[in-house]
Amino acid sequence: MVSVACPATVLLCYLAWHLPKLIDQQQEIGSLFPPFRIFDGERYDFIIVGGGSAGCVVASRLSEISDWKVLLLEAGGEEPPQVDVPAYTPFSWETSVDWQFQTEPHEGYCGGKSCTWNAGKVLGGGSVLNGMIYNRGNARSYDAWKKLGNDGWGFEDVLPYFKKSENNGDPPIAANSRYHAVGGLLNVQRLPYQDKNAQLIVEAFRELGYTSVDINGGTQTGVTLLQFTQKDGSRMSTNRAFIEPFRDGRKNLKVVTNVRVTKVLIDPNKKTAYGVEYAWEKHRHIRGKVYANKEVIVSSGALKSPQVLMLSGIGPRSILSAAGIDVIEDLQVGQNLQDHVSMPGIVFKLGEKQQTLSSNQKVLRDILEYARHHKGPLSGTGSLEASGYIKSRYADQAIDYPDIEYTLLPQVVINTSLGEIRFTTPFPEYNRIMFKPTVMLAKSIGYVTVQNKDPFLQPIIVPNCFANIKDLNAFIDGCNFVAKNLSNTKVFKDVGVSLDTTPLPNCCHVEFGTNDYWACLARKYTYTGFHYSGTCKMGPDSDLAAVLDAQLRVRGVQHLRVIDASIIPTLGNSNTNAPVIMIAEKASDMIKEAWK
Ligand SMILES: Cc1cc2nc3c(=O)[nH]c(=O)nc-3n(C[C@H](O)[C@H](O)[C@H](O)COP(=O)(O)OP(=O)(O)OC[C@H]3O[C@@H](n4cnc5c(N)ncnc54)[C@H](O)[C@@H]3O)c2cc1C
Repeated sequence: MVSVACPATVLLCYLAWHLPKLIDQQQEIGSLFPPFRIFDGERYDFIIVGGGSAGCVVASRLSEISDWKVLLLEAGGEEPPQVDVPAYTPFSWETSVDWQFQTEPHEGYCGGKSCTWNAGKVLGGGSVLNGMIYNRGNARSYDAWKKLGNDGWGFEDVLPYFKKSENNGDPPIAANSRYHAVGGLLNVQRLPYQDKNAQLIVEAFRELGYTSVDINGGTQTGVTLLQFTQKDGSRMSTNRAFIEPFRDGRKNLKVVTNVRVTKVLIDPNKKTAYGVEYAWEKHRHIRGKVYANKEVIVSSGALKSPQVLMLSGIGPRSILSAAGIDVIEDLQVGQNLQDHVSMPGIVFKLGEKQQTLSSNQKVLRDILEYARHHKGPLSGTGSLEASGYIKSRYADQAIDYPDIEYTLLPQVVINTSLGEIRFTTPFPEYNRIMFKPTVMLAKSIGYVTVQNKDPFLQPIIVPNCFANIKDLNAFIDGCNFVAKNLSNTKVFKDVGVSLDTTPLPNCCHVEFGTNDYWACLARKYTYTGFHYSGTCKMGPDSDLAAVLDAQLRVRGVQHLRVIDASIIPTLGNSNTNAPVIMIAEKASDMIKEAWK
């Protein structure tokens, strides 16, 4: 099958087959050994549940105080080395470092079936699986949080925390010191290898009047060559940036992987958290309890933090009672689920000269070049490097607040005697580009809840995509911009970049390129933006749906905070890794202030 599909690129096919398997094998071996580093009954000052984008930052910052004993517990394994390679990003998806959550089927989206929602189950969490795009979002998104009554969360309040982490490696961008900084733990930089089509895409947007912008600077609407969370051609997850440099040196920081927290221990009378129950991920009967002198911090991500809270007795009374869980605090945990929604259906065919698929010899040379110097195509992400931010006609045209982001995913389609075969290759190897219009100010709200009190069952996820028709309208507009404007640019036409007008199978009953066709794609081929958030939102006392206060403390319960994407009250117009890191930086300072 492999040799039928791509005789000239056997090595690419081999990588696509081999790398995910290698990741699975490594995780399996890593999980065999019991967590010798943790013992039932131990005491710490802070226990952090989940070593993802947020949890790694919080553990790192709190352990700066040498008197504080900090424990970070992560359900997944150690970060595998393959994920360091930017080009290999897609090979970690749907492996054992991915929770592979399944949404509830709904006729309004995902073609009536479940969609897979990928999320990191590994030290570093989402920052290990993600596309590494560094995007903070618009100042208005944070000002909206403040306007809701979350004091201290306006853009001017949070900007110093973005800068605190940042080590910006591109001097022309770093020079704008109002927005950027150097010297932080997180390297943010353009990729060493520039994809030839990324520049072409920038030119196409420019032909339509969009200027090149630094999306993390003063203006967001426009086109850009993105900055990524990487250093010298190697991914920089929050594990690599915030934990690895200190893991051996700090005696007060303990990081334990392959251990799942099954419950936060809360005194029901005093309503105070005092520890957690855990189970070994591989042999679940091996369980224990560890205790926190100061606080328990839940950083399990927007799809798992609600589950951890609910299993501990914090959540909507009706749901907990139905699941047989004793209620400690009746809060709207799990509601307010938000995401950016998209679809993978607008594809451009590339002329011969624009295709980047390599021969076996070239693939081998690229591997060697990366191994020796961390340079060459494997240090890149192909067309993903470019991105456009536009205002659909439903956005406020008077202000700079784009509501559509284009993610430009490389694709490989090979024609064989058996028909078209699509497969995943390293990002910089492709012969098509998928323009994925993502609705960045989506209004539809879903929810996440527990199946029952078993901590090993996946949560129930109901995204309610396109429940608000405004999201569908913005999406259709985003599609029309690509199909009608971008596809007609001289820049694209000159080099033979043309729209693939073959309708996708489930929408071939509708005329290609019409609004009805785009709507059909949206509903049949719904695709997550991977930006799950909002499920333990912060809010003022007057907001009865708020789970946390603006200090991220769980309402009505002492010594318990949530710090991750779930605290977001309204999802802004950016990817979420940078905002989550900012949230963790700010929250760490809040904790230091509270216990000084
Ligand atoms: C495929 C993909 C691509 C993405 N691309 C981008 C991008 O290019 N740019 C961007 O900005 N954002 C991107 N994102 C989104 C971004 O990475 C996430 O929003 C971010 O990582 C979320 O951080 P978090 O700390 O809230 O949760 P996570 O990083 O998911 O961390 C939660 C951690 O808690 C652990 N955990 C869960 N339950 C338990 C438990 N009971 N006990 C112990 N541990 C537990 C999990 O295993 C996980 O490691 C992407 C996400 C994905 C999945």
